[in-house]
Amino acid sequence: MTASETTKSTTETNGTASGATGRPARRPRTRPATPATTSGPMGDPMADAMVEPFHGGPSEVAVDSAVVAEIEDDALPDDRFSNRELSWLDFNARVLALAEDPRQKLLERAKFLAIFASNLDEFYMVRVAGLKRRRDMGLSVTSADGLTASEQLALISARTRELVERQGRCFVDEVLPALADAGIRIVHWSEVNEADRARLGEYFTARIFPVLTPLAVDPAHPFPYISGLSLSLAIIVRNPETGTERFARVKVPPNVDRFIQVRRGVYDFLPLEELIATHLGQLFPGMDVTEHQAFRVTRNADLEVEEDRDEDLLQALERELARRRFGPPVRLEVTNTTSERVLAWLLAELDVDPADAVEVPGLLDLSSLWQLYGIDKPGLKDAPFVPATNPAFAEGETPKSVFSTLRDGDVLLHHPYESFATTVQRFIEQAAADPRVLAIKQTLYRTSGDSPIVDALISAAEAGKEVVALVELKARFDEQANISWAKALERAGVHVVYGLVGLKTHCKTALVIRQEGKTLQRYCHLATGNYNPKTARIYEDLGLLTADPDIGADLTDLFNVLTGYSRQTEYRNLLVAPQSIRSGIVTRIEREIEHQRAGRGGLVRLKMNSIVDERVIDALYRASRAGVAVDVTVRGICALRAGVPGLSENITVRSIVGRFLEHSRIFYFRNGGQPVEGGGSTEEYWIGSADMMHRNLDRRVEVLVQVKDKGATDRMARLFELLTAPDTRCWTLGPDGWTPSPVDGPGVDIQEELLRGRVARGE
Ligand SMILES: Nc1ncnc2c1ncn2[C@@H]1O[C@H](COP(=O)(O)OP(=O)(O)OP(=O)(O)O)[C@@H](O)[C@H]1O
Repeated sequence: MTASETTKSTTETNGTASGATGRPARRPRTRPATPATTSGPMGDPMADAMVEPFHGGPSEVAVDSAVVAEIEDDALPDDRFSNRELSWLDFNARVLALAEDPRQKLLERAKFLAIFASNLDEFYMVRVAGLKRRRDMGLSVTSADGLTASEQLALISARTRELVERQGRCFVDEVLPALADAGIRIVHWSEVNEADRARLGEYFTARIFPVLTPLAVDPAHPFPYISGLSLSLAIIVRNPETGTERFARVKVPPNVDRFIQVRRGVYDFLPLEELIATHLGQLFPGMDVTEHQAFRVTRNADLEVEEDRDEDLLQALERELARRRFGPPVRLEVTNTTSERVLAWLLAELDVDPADAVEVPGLLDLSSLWQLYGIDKPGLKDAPFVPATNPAFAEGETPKSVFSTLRDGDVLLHHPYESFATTVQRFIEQAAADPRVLAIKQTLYRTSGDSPIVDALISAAEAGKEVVALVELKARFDEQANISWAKALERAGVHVVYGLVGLKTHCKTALVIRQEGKTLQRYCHLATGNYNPKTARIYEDLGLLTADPDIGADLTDLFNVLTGYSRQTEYRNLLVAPQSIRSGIVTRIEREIEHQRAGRGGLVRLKMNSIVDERVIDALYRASRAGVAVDVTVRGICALRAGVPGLSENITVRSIVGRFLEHSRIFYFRNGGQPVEGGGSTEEYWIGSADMMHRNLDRRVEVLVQVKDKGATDRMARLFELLTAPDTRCWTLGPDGWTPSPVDGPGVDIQEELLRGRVARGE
């Protein structure tokens, strides 16, 4: 029976032929058995025959053309996308909810206020800046949900005001008083006693005063340049003899702690801007200071590097970074005690639209709360944890090398529950030290200069190995750091390559070539997270270590694309953007529709940071209409509308925000869920670096790898079980927006659960 015949007969037996609209009738959602238990045929009467496993290159998935034509005919409503910017603000609202949650430890609440603040800064510097540029250039392109740039900016402004107000209230009314109860106080000058005032005064004179520059603003002194995200004081001074008033500005030094400890041994802190404000008399002797207010400007910080084949990317980027300092302002933050007069002056001088001025209750720039998070009060923070070593790498009596472990089978890693240091880092370090290793090739998107991975690559190059580092200089906001350690790698003899013109190299892959007897064996690591030991302790990510020859050959080909002129687009076991990830995902979703219609229970499960791509979302809508069960777990932006009758009622969308930043990207397709000869199943599990966004699918080199090892897929199945379990605490997206799990209801914290499981297993 062909696929189209199967479809026809299923339709007939269900008695749900297409209606007058020509659309296939909707089928009730029938959940197939869960992937974790896929050891035999599903309980589906149509599915008991053993189906052929999928053969062929991963970007070529056989999907019946009649089914595809029918799917594409299935017109979808115009209002099917949510606005991506507002959806991002919803994500940040979920982060804010963690700060507002009294069940969180107190300094964790302060930390979430800091994360909320820096997330919002980034959003303004990039997304809002981009929309403003489009509006100002008169570009008429609308968003997928049909809004102009101006309309979106108005909605963003309204929602941001509401969130910033909530953030300020949470800080002022809840976190600050609770901190005070716990012995950590942010104090005003009026609360500081005489002895402490004298000491702080000396500190000011010795450490702060010399670096301050009072800048007058009058016709002879134009308004000074205010750098993005810096804190400043706007000041009005009066000449007591003439009564003339003048404006001035003093920058709060960014390289001094924001909170000054009032006295050693006591956690009383005075904000730096208040210490400066109290001593303004020293900066303007003979003048009366009549008003002072803190303010902060955010500037467009989106880099536009014009890449040209003949130009050195490193130089182009350095030039652009210098230019970024002068990007146009996109937001002005002032405290809610700022007078009309000072506000009007700032708006005029900075050329900021009044709609872009945000009044903040309490302190500006709560990202500084990271400083308080550093206070040694363990009782106010989450319990520290020691990441477990994956059992495959546990030190036995005779410790095995990573290479011999991988010859025994693949290892799936789950960070931060499992240690990065004892697995991935050890893999690269052992490769660097092993005389039989001939070459190491690795992509580096974000890492830190002091990273042991960078050190290992340097020592491998010094030991005469062929070492290639594919460095993505343009990893946003890390550009400056990337330039300096890329230069350090180059100096050590590493071949540093900056990737393909016009595409960011975002994939996270490493390839080690080792001489073993007469053959060259390849060992690979492919991951969802960066080679950054610091973030590996707080970002949730998956990684696959494997000696699979197909994957080794694929990575060899991929590095030839990245470093040379190879134009290969087909791989054995990888999907690679910009060529084949979108089509690979869409055809697999369409294949689930075929399975569903053939009575083999379609099921798609996706986990990622963001889903925006219209073609992927439309494929999911069509799958939902066909009755395929779709489970999406998305941390950030979700332009897909969930649970909309007639469109997405078979799609559930959940979001988890918490202690660890959910960062893994996992794609599961049930694909009939049948066992295949020789073990395993037709089910497909993929992991990789790509979110379902245009930037990932069209403008970056991204890699998804199919994970085939039974132990690894079982583990991912268990992860999906947890992610989709009814009692897992999460946010759920409905037609009217996001709803959290009930605060006082029972529920499982998935991160706690994984932490307990992993740590327990490592003990
Ligand atoms: N627990 C958390 N909850 C929410 N946000 C967090 C948390 N921890 C860190 N963050 C924020 O998440 C941001 C990083 O997220 P993002 O997805 O942009 O990571 P990334 O490293 O750029 O990922 P990739 O490069 O793979 O796309 C950080 O800037 C930080 O402010």
